[in-house]
Amino acid sequence: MLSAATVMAPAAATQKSSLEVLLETIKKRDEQPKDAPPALPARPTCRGRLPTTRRPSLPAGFKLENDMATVVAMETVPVDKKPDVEKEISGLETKEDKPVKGHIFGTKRKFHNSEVLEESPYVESFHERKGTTVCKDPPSVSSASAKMNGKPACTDVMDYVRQKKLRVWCSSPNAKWELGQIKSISGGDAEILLADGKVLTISPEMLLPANPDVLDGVDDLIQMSYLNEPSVLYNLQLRYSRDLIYTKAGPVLIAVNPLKEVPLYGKTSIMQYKKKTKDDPHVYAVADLAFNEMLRDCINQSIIISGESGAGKTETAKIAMQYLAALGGASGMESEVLQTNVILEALGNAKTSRNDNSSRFGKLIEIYFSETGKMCGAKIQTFLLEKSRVVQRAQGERSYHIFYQLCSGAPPFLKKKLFLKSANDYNYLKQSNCLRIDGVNDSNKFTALVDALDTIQISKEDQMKLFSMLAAVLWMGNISFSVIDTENHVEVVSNEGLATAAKLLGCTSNQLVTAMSTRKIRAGNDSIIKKLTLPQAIDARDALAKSIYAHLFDWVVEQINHSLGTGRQCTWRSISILDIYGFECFNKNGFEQFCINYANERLQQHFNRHLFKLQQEEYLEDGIDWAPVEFVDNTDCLSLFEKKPLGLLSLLDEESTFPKATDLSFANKLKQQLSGNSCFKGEQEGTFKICHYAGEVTYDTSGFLEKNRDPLHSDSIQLLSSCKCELPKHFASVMVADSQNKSSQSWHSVVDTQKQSVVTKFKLSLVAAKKSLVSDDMATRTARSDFTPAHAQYNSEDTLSTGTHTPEVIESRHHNHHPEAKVSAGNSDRRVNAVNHLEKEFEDRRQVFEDDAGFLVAVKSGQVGSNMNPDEELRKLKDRFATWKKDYKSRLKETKVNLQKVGTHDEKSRKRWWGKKSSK
Ligand SMILES: Nc1ncnc2c1ncn2[C@@H]1O[C@H](COP(=O)(O)OP(=O)(O)OP(=O)(O)O)[C@@H](O)[C@H]1O
Repeated sequence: MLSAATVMAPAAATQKSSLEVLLETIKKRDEQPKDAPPALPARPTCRGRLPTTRRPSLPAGFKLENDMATVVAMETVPVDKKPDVEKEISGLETKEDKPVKGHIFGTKRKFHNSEVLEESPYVESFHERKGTTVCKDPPSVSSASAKMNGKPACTDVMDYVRQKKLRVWCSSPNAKWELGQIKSISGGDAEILLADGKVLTISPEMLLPANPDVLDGVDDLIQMSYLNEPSVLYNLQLRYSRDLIYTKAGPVLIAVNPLKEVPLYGKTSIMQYKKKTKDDPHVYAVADLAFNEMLRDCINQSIIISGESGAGKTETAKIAMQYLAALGGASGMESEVLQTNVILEALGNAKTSRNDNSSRFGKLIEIYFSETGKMCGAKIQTFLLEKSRVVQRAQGERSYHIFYQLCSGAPPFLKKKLFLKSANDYNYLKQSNCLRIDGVNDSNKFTALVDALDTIQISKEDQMKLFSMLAAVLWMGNISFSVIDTENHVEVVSNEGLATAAKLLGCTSNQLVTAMSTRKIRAGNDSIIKKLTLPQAIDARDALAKSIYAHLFDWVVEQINHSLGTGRQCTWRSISILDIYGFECFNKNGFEQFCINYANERLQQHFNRHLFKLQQEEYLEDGIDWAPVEFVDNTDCLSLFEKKPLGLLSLLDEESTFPKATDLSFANKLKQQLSGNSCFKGEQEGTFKICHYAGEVTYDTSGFLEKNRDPLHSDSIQLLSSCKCELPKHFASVMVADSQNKSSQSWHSVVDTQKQSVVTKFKLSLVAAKKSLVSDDMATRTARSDFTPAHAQYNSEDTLSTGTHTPEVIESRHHNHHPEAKVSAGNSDRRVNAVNHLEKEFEDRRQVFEDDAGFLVAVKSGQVGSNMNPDEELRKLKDRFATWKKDYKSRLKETKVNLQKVGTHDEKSRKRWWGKKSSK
């Protein structure tokens, strides 16, 4: 399995602006001999299709340590420069109903000519291939992937490769890519000589062109002649085998998780990147670029890290922070900023089946710099902690690290004070049969945690409050119940767990017993006490424990922000690093995976927008001649989640408000309402499937409604508010403030159904994060980040396939074998697409405004904490929308003119060249 993380870098100072590129293109065109064909593109569009399996097949012999390497995607973007207009390119629709739709933009347009074909593989033949064979026994994995539009994927580039008998990649029957040399092709069979001397007979359509070996191991994928899946994977493998874990893909840095120490970091290396004596692909280089662009252009930057769980995102984020700390050091703040990682990891990371240190929350850290480039503070925003882990998780996984660290590392005086025992004595910890992580010393980690808390200047008193709450949660898990009647009603067993939890919370055992075994129901002016059944009592106990932990986590983040905010007066600009939990697909996927994968869809959309859509728009605006590149557009999937009123989130919220609704009725509702959606499949027994950008995931709806409602009964909130200890009281007041009905400001008003649902809160926090990443100041729109044309030439589809997420086959209608038809169809498609794109932009933009307005309304009603003035911001938002509309109209007009020009030029150029040829 290969998994990876990627990072997108801002345009380097040395990169050319698109305008410069345009000028160069025109100049080159003018310099051409008059009878030469129009300029050739640097590289042909790759038509290698992706295999249908979710995981990419690796080149034969691609072995990674522990059978797992991961790639992280990183992106750094000048924040202020980014327009927040959501732009959609209306791509070439697939004819069949495909779960993932391919949209296009990208490489410079190619011209087609049989003579040139003889000379260069970089040109597609326009000859319809006669007698194309269909693979007789196509390997199951790749057969679908090797076909497009029902036709074999044999390309014109492949014609050239076959003629010249060049190196090729074959999709072998064992679903691996094998490198070989064409021996012969006759009829429907190609004979390929493999590296081990064996000869493989295969259908020609199962072949993809391989790069010449001179390109082996290039440090930027855009240098490759053929950007197809095996070539990219082979290149990454080769570099990986040399411990070169970083590779560029234009503005994106791909990081393959080494899962071992690699000699790439440390002071010496930092100095080399700082002094620019080294420029190999590296996270340091990305951070360096962000830092220097921030200083040079006075613009905030962001580094976006994505990848599946275990890809190495968190490590990558830490490495970037270390570099930034080294650049902006000597202020004293850098060590504080770095130490936040230790605290957040202790509280928010846990061992999962995929990753021993998996982040179970999303994080956006904004690092502030002074005008002289000194680090002067930071602010952390977190998203949706997986709190269910505190009380339940899969076998072999652990709860949050901090519990185990506390149990094994607390000094005797603390142990005595908190009545602490070993981890094995707590039900919440021992239930999943995993108390230790190989190679990790929890006791030492506890010492490091206390050091970090000291560095961040969290007082010893506050540290004691933190540890007391953790111990209280652990002891709560030891509270047990005994059934007292035939109706399964319970009473709390008076045991050590009950007494100790009560002591640590600052309440009496009786108060705790009442909250856990009874429920007060109001009937008019009276209230009736109802005994809870065993499952209800367990739920009440666990809900309280989860709630305390989640609020404790938020409180710690608040303390960190308070401490890191002290230097904010000298703040000038910032660099934000986004690291959210990676895409997850397990055998059983529940509400947590649903939320995590939704967040990843949003991130993917951000990535697509900045890497592909905005770039295309820039070409259009500058009148640059471009030809389409496919990429997986996840707009449909995202709208499956967010559409109102019939999106997954709305339907979940709606069903959560019905007292009699069940998880099964929710599943049935989804089936009824969404069965027409190509990204959705209703399955049996309360399950449903979503076709994510990263692959299909089946979700089990068990627990969805309860987890979305996240009920904490008012009795439990009352209990917290009556505790003597400060933190439980504080948590109760936050819960009251969180509830929609703020008017009476008391726990009585906190009726569960009035609370904002978990998914709604989550969506709002993602919108807030997007607002931090993307400036919505339209005035800065024209100054957004610039890319070199080389970026446009890289085939995004293939780059995306380097991750573990292999989308379904995407039909590519623009591959037309007839040159005239192709060029003209291409042009008309481009025009139609561009105009469609702008037209659709209006809809997207409206959605953005709606999101932003929703966010501000939530701020106004107190549901989301923010120090902004919502009325003022709403007014500004309205003004901006009006300004944008005006700007939009003129861009629409301008684009049409530009497209017209491009079309006219193509036409003239082609006629001129063909005219010369025919007159000879
Ligand atoms: N550059 C690196 N050098 C050495 N080891 C690494 C590196 N990157 C990642 N690792 C190893 O891989 C493990 C998983 O990485 P990490 O926790 O960063 O993944 P992640 O993408 O953040 O996962 P999740 O989404 O589950 O939080 C790390 O604990 C570390 O052991």
